[in-house]
Amino acid sequence: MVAAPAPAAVELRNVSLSFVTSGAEVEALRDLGFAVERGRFVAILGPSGCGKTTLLRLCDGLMQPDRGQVLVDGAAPAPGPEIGFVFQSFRLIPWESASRNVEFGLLGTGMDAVARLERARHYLDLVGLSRFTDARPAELSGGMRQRVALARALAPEPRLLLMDEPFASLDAQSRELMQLELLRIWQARTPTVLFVTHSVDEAILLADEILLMAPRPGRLVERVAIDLPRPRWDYDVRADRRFIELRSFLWQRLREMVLSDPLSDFYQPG
Ligand SMILES: Nc1ncnc2c1ncn2[C@@H]1O[C@H](COP(=O)(O)OP(=O)(O)OP(=O)(O)O)[C@@H](O)[C@H]1O
Repeated sequence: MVAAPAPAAVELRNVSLSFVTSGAEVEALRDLGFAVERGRFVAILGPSGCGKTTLLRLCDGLMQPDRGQVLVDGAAPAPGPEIGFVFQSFRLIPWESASRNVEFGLLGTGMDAVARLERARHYLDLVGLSRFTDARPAELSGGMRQRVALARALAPEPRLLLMDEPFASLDAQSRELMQLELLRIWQARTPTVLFVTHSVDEAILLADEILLMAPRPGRLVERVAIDLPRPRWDYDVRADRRFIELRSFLWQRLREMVLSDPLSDFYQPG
């Protein structure tokens, strides 16, 4: 007997979702369909309002589609330790230490207090914060706070990591360091990652594949494979000829999308 193939890590089947606000309907997502294999790093790129955040919220089970199906490992997703979420705003508990913030992500895993502390320390160490386990968020820089948030999401060792513009509020230097750190951590454990970003460079640097989305209605317009060698931290990826080709292609596609959208600030008729 031939074993059934493993289900995709994430699969969306004809997913549509609208919001109604003040009587007006916004089609956040229309007929979205794609599958992501386990262990892949997928970036979701597209102009403001194309439904990137909504797509992530569907994948952690906090929202349901109006039509279609969302499957994570072959089943309807539910919030829990199997799915990690990292937000742009770090969402740390201000009065708790870095370690307690990470331990908080482990509640509901069945681990006892000693194991939780040990796991939290391990992940704080992994993101380079071993000397700051007792520091409160206010005592840490923006980059360090985002490291704590990353450690909190990673500590339960989720199979799926959802990241919503996690580095957007960091200064350019911290952002580049965090990107490389994320690549190292991902390559060591290879959880499946869906990573929302507005940055073409960030998407190319990190991902195996980019899902390019367009707004009004939010929809998938193209899947672009990123065929750059890994590991990407030990050479100057941005100087690679292929990186430059991909960037120019994606910029062109985004530019066309924004200039032809009558509701965008940059609309150019004709
Ligand atoms: N809770 C909500 N109520 C009403 N409309 C919403 C809600 N959430 C999202 N929308 C609308 O749905 C569309 C998609 O929103 P979403 O935040 O998913 O897009 P996005 O691509 O993540 O945008 P951005 O890049 O600006 O963060 C937008 O038009 C947005 O205004």
